Amino acid sequence: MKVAVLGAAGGIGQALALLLKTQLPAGSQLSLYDIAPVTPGVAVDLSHIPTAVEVKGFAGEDPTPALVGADVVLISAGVARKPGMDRSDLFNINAGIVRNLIEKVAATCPKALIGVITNPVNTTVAIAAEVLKKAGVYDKNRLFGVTTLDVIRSETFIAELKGLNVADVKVNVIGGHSGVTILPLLSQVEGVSFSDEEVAAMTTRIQNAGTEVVEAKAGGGSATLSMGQAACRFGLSLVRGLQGEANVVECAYVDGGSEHADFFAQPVLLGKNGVEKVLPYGEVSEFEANARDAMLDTLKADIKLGVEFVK
Ligand SMILES: NC(=O)c1ccc[n+]([C@@H]2O[C@H](COP(=O)([O-])OP(=O)(O)OC[C@H]3O[C@@H](n4cnc5c(N)ncnc54)[C@H](O)[C@@H]3O)[C@@H](O)[C@H]2O)c1
Ligand SMILES: O=C(O)C[C@H](O)C(=O)O
Repeated sequence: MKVAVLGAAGGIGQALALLLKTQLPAGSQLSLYDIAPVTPGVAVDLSHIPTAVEVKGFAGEDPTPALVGADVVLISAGVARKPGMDRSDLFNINAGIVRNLIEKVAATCPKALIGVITNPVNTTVAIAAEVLKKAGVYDKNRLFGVTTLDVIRSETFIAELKGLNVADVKVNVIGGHSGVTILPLLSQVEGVSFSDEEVAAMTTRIQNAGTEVVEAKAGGGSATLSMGQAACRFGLSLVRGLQGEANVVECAYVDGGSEHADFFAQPVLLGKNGVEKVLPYGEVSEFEANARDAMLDTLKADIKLGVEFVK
């Protein structure tokens, strides 16, 4: 199994690479690419960790050498937010970065499963889909927006609030990955109940958690370590699905035939071809149904921006 990380010298990329080096199955290859010249050095550094995962690092303008034979490509290349910015403010720089990288993925490893981390995810995934379509290699089951950070934050915050073992907390987060488009389905969390005030406050906290980190880092970037963990969890789930493991389910932002929008985050069953099945997200409360319906104009506008960028 070969996993490529694009943007590997960055805050997320280095954390993710470290976690993958220590957690990928024995015999895997980890391929690191970034425009930053330090990237081969990051790979040498990681290669001294005693696990049976081979690491190679590539820098420069062309990601092609890192992508040859990749089964999974995780993309965190691009710029991150500073206080006062929205994720959509990253579009001007990150749209072109994602477009150019996906063109290389399409040409080099068109069958790879692609996880897009780069913000604004609601839009960059639509860009990736359009680029893959132009290249004639689009497979909706192989493209994912990585929304796992919203899931792990929900698990963490709910466990803290309710005094639970976080390992026992499971929560679906649907919609997209920015502001009101992030919708944790708190009504479905087993073994707990929330007052209306708790639902409103918890939903807002999860939706604003990225901003919480951006402000706490005070100009030094956005979530990198928690995102490294989230991307590692998602990447390992992709690998487990590719290896034929049963019942691997993650929430992700996919082109899954949703009635709500062309891309929508919801639970998916992962398998040897990426998405085996898009799963229903189940019953929702009235609060959640209203929040879901209210997000759709924003989500659709984000998607349209991505489609138009490529066309
Ligand atoms: N999906 C999510 O939940 C989530 C969570 C956190 C951050 N993010 C996003 O992830 C992105 C990366 O965040 P970060 O904190 O790692 O930023 P960072 O600045 O620390 O790292 C980004 C890396 O991308 C590299 N890069 C820039 N252009 C490139 C190109 N054309 N090819 C290859 N590499 C390139 C840079 O050299 C840098 O090493 C941001 O857009 C951020 O908003 C998404
Ligand atoms: O908030 C950001 O800009 C980064 C990321 O999308 C997050 O949710 O932490």
